[in-house]
Amino acid sequence: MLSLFTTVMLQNPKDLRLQACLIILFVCSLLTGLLVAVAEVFPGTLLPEHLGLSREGARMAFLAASTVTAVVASYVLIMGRSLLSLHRIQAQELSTAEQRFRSLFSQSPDAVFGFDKDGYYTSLNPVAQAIVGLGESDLGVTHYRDVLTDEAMDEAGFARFDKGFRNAAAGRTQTFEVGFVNQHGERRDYECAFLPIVVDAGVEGVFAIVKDVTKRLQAQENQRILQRSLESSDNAVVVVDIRSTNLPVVFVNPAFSQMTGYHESEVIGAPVKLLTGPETDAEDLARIRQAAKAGQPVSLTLKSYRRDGTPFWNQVSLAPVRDEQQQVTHVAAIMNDISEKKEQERRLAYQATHDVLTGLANRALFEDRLAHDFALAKRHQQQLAVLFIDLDEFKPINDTLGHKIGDELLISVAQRLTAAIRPTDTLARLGGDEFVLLLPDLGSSHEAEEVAERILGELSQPHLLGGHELYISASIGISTLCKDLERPEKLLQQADMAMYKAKKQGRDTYEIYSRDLDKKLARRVNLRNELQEAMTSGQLNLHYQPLVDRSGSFCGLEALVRWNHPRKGLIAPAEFIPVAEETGQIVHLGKWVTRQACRDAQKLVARGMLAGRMAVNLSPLQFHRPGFLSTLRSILEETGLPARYLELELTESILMKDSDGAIGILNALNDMGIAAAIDDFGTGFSSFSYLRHLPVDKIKIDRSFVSNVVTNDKDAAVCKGVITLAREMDLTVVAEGIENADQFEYLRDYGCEVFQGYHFARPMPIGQLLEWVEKTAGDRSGK
Ligand SMILES: Nc1nc2c(ncn2[C@@H]2O[C@H](COP(=O)(O)O[C@H]3[C@@H](O)[C@H](n4cnc5c(=O)[nH]c(N)nc54)O[C@@H]3COP(=O)(O)O)[C@@H](O)[C@H]2O)c(=O)[nH]1
Repeated sequence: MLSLFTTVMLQNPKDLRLQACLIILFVCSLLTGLLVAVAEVFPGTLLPEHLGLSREGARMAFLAASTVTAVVASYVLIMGRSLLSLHRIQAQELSTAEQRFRSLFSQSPDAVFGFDKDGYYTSLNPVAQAIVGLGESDLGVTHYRDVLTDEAMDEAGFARFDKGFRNAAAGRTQTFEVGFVNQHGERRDYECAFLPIVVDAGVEGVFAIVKDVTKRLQAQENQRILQRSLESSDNAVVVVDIRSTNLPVVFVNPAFSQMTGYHESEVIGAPVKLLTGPETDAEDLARIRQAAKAGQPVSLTLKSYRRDGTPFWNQVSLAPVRDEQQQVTHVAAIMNDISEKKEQERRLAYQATHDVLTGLANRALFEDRLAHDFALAKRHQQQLAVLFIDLDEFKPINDTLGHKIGDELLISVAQRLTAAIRPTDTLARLGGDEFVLLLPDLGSSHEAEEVAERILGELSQPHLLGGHELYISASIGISTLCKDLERPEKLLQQADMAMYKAKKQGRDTYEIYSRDLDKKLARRVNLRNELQEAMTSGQLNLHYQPLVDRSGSFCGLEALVRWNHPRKGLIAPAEFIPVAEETGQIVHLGKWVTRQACRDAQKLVARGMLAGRMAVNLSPLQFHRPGFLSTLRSILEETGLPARYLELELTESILMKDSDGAIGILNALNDMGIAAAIDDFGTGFSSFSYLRHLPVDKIKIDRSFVSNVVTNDKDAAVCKGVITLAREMDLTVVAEGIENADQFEYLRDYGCEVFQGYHFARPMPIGQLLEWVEKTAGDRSGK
């Protein structure tokens, strides 16, 4: 019992009530024990009478006292034992709590600093030690001021720390963020919570829980930068959550609102499909869905819709956004309204495929459609036709009434042609007054003829333009698909050939392509290649035809080119000159003729044998070519022929084209001393009025009038008229194609001054010419 008392007393030194209780009990039990002992050892000494009790009462009292003592002793014993075990439990709990607290302190991922009220470190957990580099030895001796030096923390940071500490020490919890350069020299950001350490209602120190928030702040900073960038971006950005089936929008930037008209509050949470509409390509949407599913980026242009329902071309780049488990959770889309660019592209594409004046397809588009319809017709064994439509006499209208009326006429023609065809047909303008029509899926080739007739009928109706009532016609060439035709462009060539035939047949008609035409074309193509070789291998030479005056004396020469083909023999210029003109070879050929003619003329001059001038024929392409005059100058210089011996023969068509430009060139020729003559006069659209503006010296009456002058009154009238006109205008008039004496005398009687024709001499090589000149000069002088 004593030992129990001692243990309880020692283990609860501070529990005064327990101790007092125990002492009273101890004393009571001692007294009881003493009484029992006295009564036993000295029987009779302690008599009940002494206590005023009867013997039975005393026995009862004794028994009661003994019982009470025993009960109390048992109780005390039990209580003591309980208290002892309670004490053990409490001690155990205290130890556990302290360990828990220790764990919290030492295992905390955040730094925990303990300070006394003055700011000296009292405890540091491992994280705290790692930050400031302090240890056990610093506790109680190192102040936070020693650690938070100017190098480690800026002034504002320190002020926040210091204030926070003082407030916490005054019992107020504080939180703030501060930057600090740790013991490794790294500047980190920390979030500090200062908590007063309150013991028995008094603050005895401060705990600081310090969390490294560098990464979080960095992430916040990045987020802020990103947010700002997105806000200030010109590109619309929209982010969609793809985890929800209705694909809600979770973010849009201001550019998105500007582009689509949707306010942020209207779209956040709304399904992204609100940007689509009836013309949004379903395939594009499927591509987007597929890419999002596969976590692939995708870029495409799709038709999207603004809030007001207007569509726009949206060039959109979509990128998947993944979470930390690499699962695609969102899709970020950068949108660009490229409607303007698309419109520009459309305009350019339109311009590249259409004729600006009439709005019809151009050659490129026609060829494209031709290739397409050709392949279809071949596959399905359908009939197909191409119509080549060339307006008759369009050029004179353009030249005389001006380009504005000419353009209006072309537009009117385009409208009439469009009205005469089916929507599935393709009508194109190739340029100038040339139109082509593609008729796919025909029942028979006769249908193409019906269309041609309808077109001729439509075009023949008067066109009322700018106060003029214009009547025009067209020549149409038709080609149709045949089995062995392999290339679609062949159809166009064939229709072109047939059109030429229609022209030759008197215009205002149509002609169907036949193989016979093809042969002619092949011959032309051949001729063209051979002519190229002829020019370089000396197959060309010049013949000269003399001109005579009224007395029959030699008074000039005309140079005429001849082609002596090694296999085909002599090829007439009427055959190859048009080919050379078509291909542009005439420029090279004309230069050669002029140079050779000047060279031979100079030989004649040197021998005193050239009477009058050497005339050289010019083609329109040569005359209007830049550098024409300088080429002439260099030929004269090279050959040494004085300019006064050279004459150029031009046709009326040369002078009609760009008459102002032609007059300028003629004046320049005049200044150089070179004469000009109008060849084939009367065959073109001779307007006598233009003649007075032309600085020409000579006109040559065309052979077609001369040949019948004796027998045909009308031809005679033309010849007379031209001779009179020439005389009035002080021009020399030449009658060409004189084949007999009657013609010569007839025209001489009308007053013609110069003559040319087989009657006097045929064109001949230079050697023969020299003989001819000598001979005629001898004949005249009577030798
Ligand atoms: N641009 C160039 N054109 C040229 C050149 N050389 C000739 N030509 C032109 O070719 C056409 C045909 O010429 P050609 O076959 O030489 O015929 C000329 C004469 O031979 C022919 N002529 C002359 N007199 C008579 C005759 O009495 N009867 C008859 N049936 N024919 C005759 O006339 C042609 C000359 O005509 P022209 O030039 O109009 O004076 C012809 O258009 C040539 O111009 C060349 O180098 N460049």
